[in-house]
Amino acid sequence: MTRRTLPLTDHYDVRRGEDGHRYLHPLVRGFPLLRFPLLNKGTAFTEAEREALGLDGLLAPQVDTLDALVERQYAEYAQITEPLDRHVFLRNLQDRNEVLFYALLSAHVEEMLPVVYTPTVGLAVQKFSQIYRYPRGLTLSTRNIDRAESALANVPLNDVRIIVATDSSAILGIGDQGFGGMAISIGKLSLYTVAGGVGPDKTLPVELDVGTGRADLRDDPAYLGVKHGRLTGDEYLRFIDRFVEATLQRYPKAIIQWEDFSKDAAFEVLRRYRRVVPSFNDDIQGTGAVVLAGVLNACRLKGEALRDQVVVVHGAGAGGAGVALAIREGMRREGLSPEEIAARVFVLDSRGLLTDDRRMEDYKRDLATPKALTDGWAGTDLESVIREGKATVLLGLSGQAGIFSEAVVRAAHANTPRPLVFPLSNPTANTEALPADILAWTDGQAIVATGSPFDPVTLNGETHEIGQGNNAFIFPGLGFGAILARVREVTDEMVTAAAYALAEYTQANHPGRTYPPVDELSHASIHVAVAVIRQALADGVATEFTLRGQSDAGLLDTVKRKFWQPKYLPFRPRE
Ligand SMILES: NC(=O)c1ccc[n+]([C@@H]2O[C@H](COP(=O)([O-])OP(=O)(O)OC[C@H]3O[C@@H](n4cnc5c(N)ncnc54)[C@H](O)[C@@H]3O)[C@@H](O)[C@H]2O)c1
Ligand SMILES: O=C(O)C[C@H](O)C(=O)O
Ligand SMILES: [Mn+2]
Repeated sequence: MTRRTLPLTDHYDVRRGEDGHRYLHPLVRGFPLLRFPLLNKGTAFTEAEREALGLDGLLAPQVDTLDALVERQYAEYAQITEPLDRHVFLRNLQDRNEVLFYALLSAHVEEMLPVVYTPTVGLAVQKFSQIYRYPRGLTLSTRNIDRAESALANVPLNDVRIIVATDSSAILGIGDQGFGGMAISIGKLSLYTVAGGVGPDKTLPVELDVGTGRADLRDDPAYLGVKHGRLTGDEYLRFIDRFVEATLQRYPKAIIQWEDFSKDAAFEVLRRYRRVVPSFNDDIQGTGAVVLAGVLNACRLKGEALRDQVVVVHGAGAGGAGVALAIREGMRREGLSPEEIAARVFVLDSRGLLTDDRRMEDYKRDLATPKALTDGWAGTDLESVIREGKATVLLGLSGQAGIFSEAVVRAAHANTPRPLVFPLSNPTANTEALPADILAWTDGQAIVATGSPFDPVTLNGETHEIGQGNNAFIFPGLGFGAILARVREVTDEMVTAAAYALAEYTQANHPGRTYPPVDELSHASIHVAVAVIRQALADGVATEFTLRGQSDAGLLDTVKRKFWQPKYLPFRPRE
């Protein structure tokens, strides 16, 4: 078979006309054209297109512009009050008319992000079987994993560059969600397009349905996933191997973002495949980078350095361990020795402080505190660790709602006039503390950032913006940069470069904040993407040679030029 380079999907290609403009040439015509979300323009098909493409008589007489359609959809959206209903509305639009969905989302990022993404996506995951309408993405399950190649061949996209894949074992802070985790892959990829500039035809959400440990789901007749327990051990890895092999064959240019794999699996999968297929784990690496960026900025706001802080990370799963590793790396870059770092970063799991005399999973070992350091401490529970270790920074990644109690926060405040308190667990119901409470308990002195969005808090006449420390500020730019550089591998240094780039962007544009406002997600991502490309070139993993030797301004220009914009292309029938 000869390789076609031009066609983007089996259903259309995009070519430049003699006038230099880009035209979309659909393979299908007539009614089916209105059923392909990537192609459908609804009433924005012009009279000439309607006649040429067999659509005459199938659409309302009015011919609309994209802007007019966006306004009409927004007016409808605004009538809906329930967040989950809003989510369903937007998902239905996405499955009907993808350009319109992205145009609407781009115009209302700050308002709609919490609906397509955290926190409402958590609800969408839980209700996925109930709200399921159209299929989207690729589902591999124990039913079809032996036919992974032919299943992938059925995906109607020929040039996928970014895949978000989950096994749904640890969705946000809500645990095993079985097939419903697909909603997370879909939501993350919406951000790749709206904030990371990756065209929707280049994205593929994947659900790896290896079963679920939840009997309530398996017993629910409405549940759409496979109804047996989770694969484990070798069987599990063989399943993921089959997915990776088939993906490499069909999409040799794709990068995989591993999402919401629970702790041990998250580390094992990342280690096993990161050199086989360019890939990264969003919860370990994306979260590590976004939290490092926010902590660096918050330190600057205090007039201190990261190396001056004592950090407590509460939660030692994928997120917590990733954050601890990133903070340690930040301290190393500020000149601290491994021994000094060990006395400044304390990590707790559900059994308390990780100390090196304890039994624990392998991946936690590097994060354990030397037992000798805790000799004479009153205890190794959260509050004791804060007191005895003199913590100035509290990072919550345990999914345990309310665990940053008044006593806990006050204990940190006793160590420093301005503690950093980041309850980072998602969705909102799982947050370790409410920003308003943290600020009240610390007389407005704490620097607060959260994983899910929160309204600003006004206390004693002063308004505090609550930064959103969510990996959404990292993964779109990290993935986009990796795609543009055509990397062989996503290195740890690329991830760290993303963290510093985000910190730098915030400092330059919002010197008083820990994170940029969410409506600047795409600007921040562009900045991150440039830094990621630069690092990929430095690490020798970039195979896109045209980027070599480019200045930062040149790279910025390239990233901006490649950034996908939601626009309807004019259609031309095939000759
Ligand atoms: N803000 C972000 O960008 C971001 C990114 C990733 C994860 N998170 C959040 O972090 C939380 C954990 O996610 P994960 O992917 O690491 O899950 P995970 O399943 O890998 O790990 C959860 C961990 O929580 C810890 N834990 C549970 N109960 C605890 C307790 N009572 N005390 C101390 N620790 C306890 C355990 O150590 C466990 O390993 C979730 O709520 C998730 O939404 C936030
Ligand atoms: O999905 C999010 O909002 C962030 C993160 O990946 C999480 O698992 O909580
Ligand atoms: Mn996640």
